[in-house]
Amino acid sequence: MFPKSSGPHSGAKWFVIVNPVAGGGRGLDHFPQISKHLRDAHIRCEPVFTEHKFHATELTVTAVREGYRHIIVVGGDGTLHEVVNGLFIQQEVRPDEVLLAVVAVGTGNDWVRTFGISNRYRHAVQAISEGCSFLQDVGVVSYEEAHYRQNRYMANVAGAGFDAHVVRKLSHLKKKGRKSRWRYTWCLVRNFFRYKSTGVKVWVDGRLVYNNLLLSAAVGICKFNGGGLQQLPEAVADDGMLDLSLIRPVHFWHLLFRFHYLFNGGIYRIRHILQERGSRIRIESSPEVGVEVDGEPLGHTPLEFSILHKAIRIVVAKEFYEQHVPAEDSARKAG
Ligand SMILES: Nc1ncnc2c1ncn2[C@@H]1O[C@H](COP(=O)(O)OP(=O)(O)OP(=O)(O)O)[C@@H](O)[C@H]1O
Repeated sequence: MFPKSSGPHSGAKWFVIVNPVAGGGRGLDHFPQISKHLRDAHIRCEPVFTEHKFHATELTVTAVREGYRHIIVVGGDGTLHEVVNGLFIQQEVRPDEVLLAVVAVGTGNDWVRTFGISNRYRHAVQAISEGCSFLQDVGVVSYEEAHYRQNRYMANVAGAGFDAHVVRKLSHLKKKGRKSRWRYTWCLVRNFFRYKSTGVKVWVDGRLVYNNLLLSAAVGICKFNGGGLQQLPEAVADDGMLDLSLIRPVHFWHLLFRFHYLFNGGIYRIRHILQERGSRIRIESSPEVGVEVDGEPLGHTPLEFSILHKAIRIVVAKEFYEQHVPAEDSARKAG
């Protein structure tokens, strides 16, 4: 069985996948600092820099084949997404036999928020040292691209409709190297007036729950996307369920005066936003709408979501661990 505590004392060597372009170049610029924190914490590492898109997936497959069972992602949500997909592509071991940790250097860094992992490198490295691990669910998304059905694994949140439209626009800006803290918000507002809601049908566990015009949908394992928006505030990462928020067409001014609810967990206080939960979700749209998964723009509808319960093992903050892992497991860890 995988040890609950896998800190540096276990002597494991960590394969470190660094995305140099994450966070607009922070991956490269800040790696010396991160590397120093890892050295100071006596964490043995083998760092490798990604050279192109999907390289993190290839590196993960190779690392596991070479015997690594501990991987640190130095990147954003997109890099983590690629590594998680690599874990499901490799055939050496079950994905949950590899311990995954993240030092967040991305732009949004939404996945780490759910698990209390700090954006401060020293604290993120400390979490790795403390070795508190947690089994999280993973979503499987089936979507259409170039007339083919494709599958992806997701660790965080997927969005369809307006959400995916914004992510697509944002990724164009990222490619042009335009980075700013408020870029997502600005992109969101500007495109809000341009985007047209579409006719959408949504089924949850075979039950038709929505059949009307829809602005956006978010499906997730975790709570945050879009750089701190809590689109799924009640999502529980290991309950075997997908949370779903459906955003009906809403007037800009109505949303503007309730904008804080998007960040503080009160999203369902906005009456245009509906909540559902289930283990299988199907979304159809006419005309078709795009989908983003973990912040990566992919294909389009129709979409099918399913869930793999407790499918990957991740390093979480000690505070999160103490709140979410049952006492008997904590006792075993301490022992
Ligand atoms: N060497 C590389 N050159 C160009 N792109 C790369 C390279 N390595 C990885 N990528 C791509 O960089 C993209 C962005 O990575 P990532 O999402 O981790 O950072 P981010 O967008 O800044 O963070 P976040 O998703 O948290 O906002 C990913 O789509 C990944 O495929």
